[in-house]
Amino acid sequence: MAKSKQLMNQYFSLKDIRKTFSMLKPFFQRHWKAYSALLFLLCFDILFTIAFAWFFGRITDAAIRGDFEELKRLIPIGIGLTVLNIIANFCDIYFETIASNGLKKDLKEYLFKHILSLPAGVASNLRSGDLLSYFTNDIHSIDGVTGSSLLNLIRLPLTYLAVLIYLFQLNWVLSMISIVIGPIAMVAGAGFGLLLKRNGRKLHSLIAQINNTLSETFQGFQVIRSFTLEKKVFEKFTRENDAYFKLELENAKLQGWYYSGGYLISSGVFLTCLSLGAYFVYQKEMSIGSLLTFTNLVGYLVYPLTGLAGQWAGFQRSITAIDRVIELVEKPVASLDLPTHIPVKRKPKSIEFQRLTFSYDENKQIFSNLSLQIPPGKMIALVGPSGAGKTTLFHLLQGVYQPQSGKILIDGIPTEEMTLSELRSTIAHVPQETFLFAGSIRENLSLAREGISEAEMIEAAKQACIHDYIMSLPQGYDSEIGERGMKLSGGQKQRIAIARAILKDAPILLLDEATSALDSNTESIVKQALAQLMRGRTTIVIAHRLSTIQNADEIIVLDEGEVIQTGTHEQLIAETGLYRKLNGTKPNQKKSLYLVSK
Ligand SMILES: Nc1ncnc2c1ncn2[C@@H]1O[C@H](COP(=O)(O)OP(=O)(O)OP(=O)(O)O)[C@@H](O)[C@H]1O
Repeated sequence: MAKSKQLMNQYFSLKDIRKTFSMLKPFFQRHWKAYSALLFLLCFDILFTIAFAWFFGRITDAAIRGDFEELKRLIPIGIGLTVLNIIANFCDIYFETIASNGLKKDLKEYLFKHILSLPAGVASNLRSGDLLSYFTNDIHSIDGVTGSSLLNLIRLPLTYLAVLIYLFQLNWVLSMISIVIGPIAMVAGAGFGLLLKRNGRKLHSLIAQINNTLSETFQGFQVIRSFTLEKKVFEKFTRENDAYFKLELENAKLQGWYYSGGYLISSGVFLTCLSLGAYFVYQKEMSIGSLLTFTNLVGYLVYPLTGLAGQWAGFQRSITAIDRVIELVEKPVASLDLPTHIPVKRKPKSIEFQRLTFSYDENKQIFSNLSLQIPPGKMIALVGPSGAGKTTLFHLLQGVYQPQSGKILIDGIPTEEMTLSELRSTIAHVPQETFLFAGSIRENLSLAREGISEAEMIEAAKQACIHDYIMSLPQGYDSEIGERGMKLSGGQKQRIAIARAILKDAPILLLDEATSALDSNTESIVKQALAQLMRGRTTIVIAHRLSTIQNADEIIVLDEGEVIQTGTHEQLIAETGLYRKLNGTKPNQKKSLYLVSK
């Protein structure tokens, strides 16, 4: 009993349906005109079905009687009906595209905006393959609740009722036969619908899994090659692909059985009605025209019953797809206003961290009561062992994560009183790993802010010591740099990122110094570019190179989320403490090694 209730819930869950429609309500409302037109066309379609069957019977009887006057009257009606039907079919396709595809387009935009607005803590738990699946699979599978399946769920019962009433007037005995078959068709259809829904769920999650494998493989090509993982990755993909194929095959078999069963039932009803009808015609209880009208329409009595279950299955499959979308949309976002760059005056600003407490999750406290003051226009080097919290401090300053308590003030203004656009426009960040978008150098540099002139771009590239290299390329600034800038060397990518930061022209600069071994020539060019970038700005550098640290106005040594030392290089190297240990030097030792903070 409990099992059958559970089964019933799986097939008909009002909660799921309500959840789906309340989520889609604003999208339906936006396209209400197209949906109203579709409802009107749906009613026309039902009337047309009956009118054409009536015309069919009348013209046959008139031909048998040799009633040419009647024929002359009927032919224009037939032509009119056909023309109307052609127009209605065209409008149906047109409005269904507007309604269903328009809704999907809006939903994709909404979802994309939602993903862009997700807090970093939530976004970091999502996999790119899963995210791609929302757009490439899930949203495309929602037709059942927005398009043809939804309309058919309304169309089929209405057609059934209209045809039933009309046929009862023609011959009630024949109509009764078609009604008796109803429950059998419904039960069979419902069973298949349930199985199709179950497979639908598995198919959606398998597609997401395959997308994850593909996206990870394509992003990690280099690691796969260097660790010779090709065979392993290929086997994993083959396994998933095989499972997907098997499920599709299972689905096809189910659908095959389902349609064959439907065909068997409707053929049985059709043949029975035809044979009995022929007998009634022989008995002169029915005209040939009426029999033709009847056989023409009887399919509409059986098909809605078998078809309804099929449409219901499609509807259910779409609900499973939208279920995944709802799961994502239900993840809260602070605001759906997307930050954008706004002009900020380049005046050096002070930064203050006030009693900051932060943890990513309940497992580990990163900062507790951290306080730090950074004066305007100074260059501060942040050093400390791996995991000390240096990058986390950058995240907090940029508002990527919110502290559990405490404040961050920029020029005395708490960051929570600033909009994200204001805050992020105040800060330029050059991360350790440069990310460049596929496209030209010009496109990548133009991302820094709106309205960058050619002269500004060239000046920034010159300051970043990359202009000469760009000009040596045949296409100059229009040269394509490949996906993630793969056609450029590490040092070239870094200098483009520095030029981009120069163009952003923000008063605060966050720099995560690259540890990758640049050759000494490139390193000195990059250093020169960085010196240009830091001029007239408040700079915090997560520093790894001794030369950077030595040039800093102040060094802050961070360990396990606490500031344990501050001072200049000379002061700190003279103290016993973590800084000297990290440096691996004695106070009187002349030649220092790189700071081993990684
Ligand atoms: N998204 C995250 N979720 C959970 N924990 C995180 C996350 N990012 C970092 N951590 C943890 O926070 C701590 C501080 O990390 P952070 O990246 O700030 O250190 P770091 O000083 O920059 O280290 P490194 O020099 O190695 O880059 C680490 O223990 C790390 O495991």
